[in-house]
Amino acid sequence: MSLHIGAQAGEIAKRVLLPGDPLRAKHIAENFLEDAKCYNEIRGAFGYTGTYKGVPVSVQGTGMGIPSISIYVTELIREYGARKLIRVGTCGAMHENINLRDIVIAQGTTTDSSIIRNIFGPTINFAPLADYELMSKAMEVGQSLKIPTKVGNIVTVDRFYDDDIDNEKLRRYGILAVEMETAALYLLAAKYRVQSLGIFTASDHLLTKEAVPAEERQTNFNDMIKIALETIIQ
Ligand SMILES: Nc1nc2c(nc(Br)n2[C@@H]2O[C@H](CO)[C@@H](O)[C@H]2O)c(=O)[nH]1
Repeated sequence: MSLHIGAQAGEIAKRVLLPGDPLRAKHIAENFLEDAKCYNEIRGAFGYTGTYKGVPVSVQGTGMGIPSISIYVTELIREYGARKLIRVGTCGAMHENINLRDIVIAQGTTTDSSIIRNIFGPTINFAPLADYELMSKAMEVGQSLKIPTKVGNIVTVDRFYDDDIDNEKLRRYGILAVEMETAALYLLAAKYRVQSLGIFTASDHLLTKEAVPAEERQTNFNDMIKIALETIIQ
């Protein structure tokens, strides 16, 4: 077992879905995977392994924010051999082309986190990008399932409550949505040369100030899970 994940070697699949909310990990395991078994309850970060259409798939709750997802992603890759990781999350829409409940695929990430500077220093702004094969497959699956998906740049921020960020400028530069984890996933996937993708449902809107009622979030969350599972088993 690793420092934060209580699984034995071999108990986690090389294909892993990564919701932030551990209760969503439980929902995915119970509703989409066959023979799902829980391999982790440490700190409430539920993790399960089952199969989807006969293919072993794990689902691991990562918590909120870059520090938390970085711990789980690093251990999943280094200690358990994860090779395809898809973050399935929620995001805040911040562009007029994104509607509430839309599914957004992060082609690339912009971030205010220091993680890139910590690695590359002050002059190289490394660009954490989606894995092209996973991204194009997810777009294709979305089209085939007639689930509209929007693809583009998103911003990963360190603060949920931030009075200083210039969202209007980010929107003008085409940033579609805001969340708090994906830049770290893409950076670590690049570091360890594995495949990763971030796909989200827009559950609140920074322009219209709307939010999807909690009881409704599950429905289009399920559409996103279908896309992620069909993508990750390829
Ligand atoms: N910073 C930020 N994060 C958001 C927002 N909407 C959502 Br859903 N999130 C995500 O949801 C959690 C915060 O509620 C974090 O894990 C983020 O990834 C938003 O408007 N802003």
